[in-house]
Amino acid sequence: MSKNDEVILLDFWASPFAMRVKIALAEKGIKFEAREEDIMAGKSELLLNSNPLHKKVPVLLHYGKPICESAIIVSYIDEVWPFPALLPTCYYARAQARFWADFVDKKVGFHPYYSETFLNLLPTCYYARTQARFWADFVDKKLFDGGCGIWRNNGDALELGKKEFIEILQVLEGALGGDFFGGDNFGFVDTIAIPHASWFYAYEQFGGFKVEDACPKLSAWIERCLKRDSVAKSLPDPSKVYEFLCMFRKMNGLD
Ligand SMILES: N[C@@H](CCC(=O)N[C@@H](CS)C(=O)NCC(=O)O)C(=O)O
Repeated sequence: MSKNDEVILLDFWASPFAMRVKIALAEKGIKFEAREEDIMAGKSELLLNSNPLHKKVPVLLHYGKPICESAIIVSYIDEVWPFPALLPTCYYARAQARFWADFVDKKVGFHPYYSETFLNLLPTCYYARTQARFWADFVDKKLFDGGCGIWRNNGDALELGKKEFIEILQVLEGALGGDFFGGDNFGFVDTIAIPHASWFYAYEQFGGFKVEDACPKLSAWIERCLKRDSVAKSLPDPSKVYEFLCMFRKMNGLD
């Protein structure tokens, strides 16, 4: 890899958003340099210049250009390094359909009806892609903030936060398409959602509940994801996240 196409990730070890990028790069087998940022006490000039609007990690630098926002970065990675695909694609099925359309044209003779039919019926996964993006967006909008409702609260507010968080998890569980969100294969929604699971242990400790009891299917999905190399090496030890959040709670006078 030349200096030019170096892949650099501005990272923070406990950030579930940065974990998404690490998983996506690992799924594609792309080597990268992770640069740890001190997001609380001193962000680097590189981070501030690369993400001047939000000033947040993750930022991916590729060809020296910054890409911000984790879901956008994961989509970028999926486009630049298409194999294995994270978003559903039907390129093989489309190639097969074109082969048989060509066969009809050559053997049966050109017939507008056939050609038109094949063109219109070419399998596309555009719908499946929208569904994957819909659920990734749901995770983005609900899961992190839902967790904050637990670890940033005490008393009644914490109880309410726990109830709302479990409801979010149950909705998500209902969207599981099979072993993974995309069906049989680990894909885009899995990449976006699984990093948040590294914070679940902390939520369980603060909230006094078990994700497994409330959402056994989701819990089994977490276990399946953790068996993947890309996930196992990108997620931190949940007890470290717990300690980190305990420190945060103390700093904010919650404990
Ligand atoms: N929507 C952003 C969220 C990124 C984010 O919240 N990053 C946090 C770390 S988990 C951060 O950099 N916080 C620093 C700050 O808020 O100043 C994404 O998906 O990339």
